[in-house]
Amino acid sequence: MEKPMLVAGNWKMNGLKAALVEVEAIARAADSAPSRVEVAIAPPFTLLALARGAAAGTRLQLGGQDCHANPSGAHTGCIAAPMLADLGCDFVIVGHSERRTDNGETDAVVKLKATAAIVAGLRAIICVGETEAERDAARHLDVVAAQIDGSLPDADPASVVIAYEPVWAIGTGRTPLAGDVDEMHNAIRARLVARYGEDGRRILILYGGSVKPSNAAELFAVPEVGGALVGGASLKAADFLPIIAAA
Ligand SMILES: O=C(CO)COP(=O)(O)O
Repeated sequence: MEKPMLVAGNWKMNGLKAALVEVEAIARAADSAPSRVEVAIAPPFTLLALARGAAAGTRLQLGGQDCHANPSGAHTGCIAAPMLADLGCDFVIVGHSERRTDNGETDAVVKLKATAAIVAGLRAIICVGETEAERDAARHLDVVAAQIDGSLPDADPASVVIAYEPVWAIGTGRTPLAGDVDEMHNAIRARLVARYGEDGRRILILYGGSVKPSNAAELFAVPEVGGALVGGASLKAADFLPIIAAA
């Protein structure tokens, strides 16, 4: 595939110091990838500084899995976007469905976080996606369009990445058909162009949800798929490297 791609791993609440050997292996793969393929991982906050060291001087990009909307303040347990930038991070994931569900994050909150990330000089990977009930009711396109409209920052679209992650595909081993991914990514693209004009055409739209070495190539072949946000299969280099290679 001769298009710009971003293959990003979301480690979620996984990974102890022993996992730094995986970071080193993924960093070597990032360096061997063609220049049009970017490789990134978001380890837990506890590993970020160590991962930054392990990946020093390589093309592996690092990011947080969330940030607060404010740049500092009395918010016990939270991490601000400038802290991630200060650590040498490149991006932050915002609006993951697990945070929307577990922490009640609304589109308005996600928009504030994405804006904070971009103001701090980070790329914002903004996650959207419908539940199984919403797809069964044929509301998936409307639901995702509303999430896109509500979550997009007014800031520079060059720092925006979208990750389409159907909630029912996350951690389940189930993925949408390539045709369904095609339909959704085209709809998201139309929304991005409506919002940002021609700049909206350059925004990468990742697919996420049960991406594996066995299905990555088919998903990446969908024209508007600009990479993947990978959960479980990003924890081990042995699984993640073939996904990078498929890009
Ligand atoms: O939520 C995801 C990435 O953010 C996807 O997780 P899985 O790849 O484990 O399904």
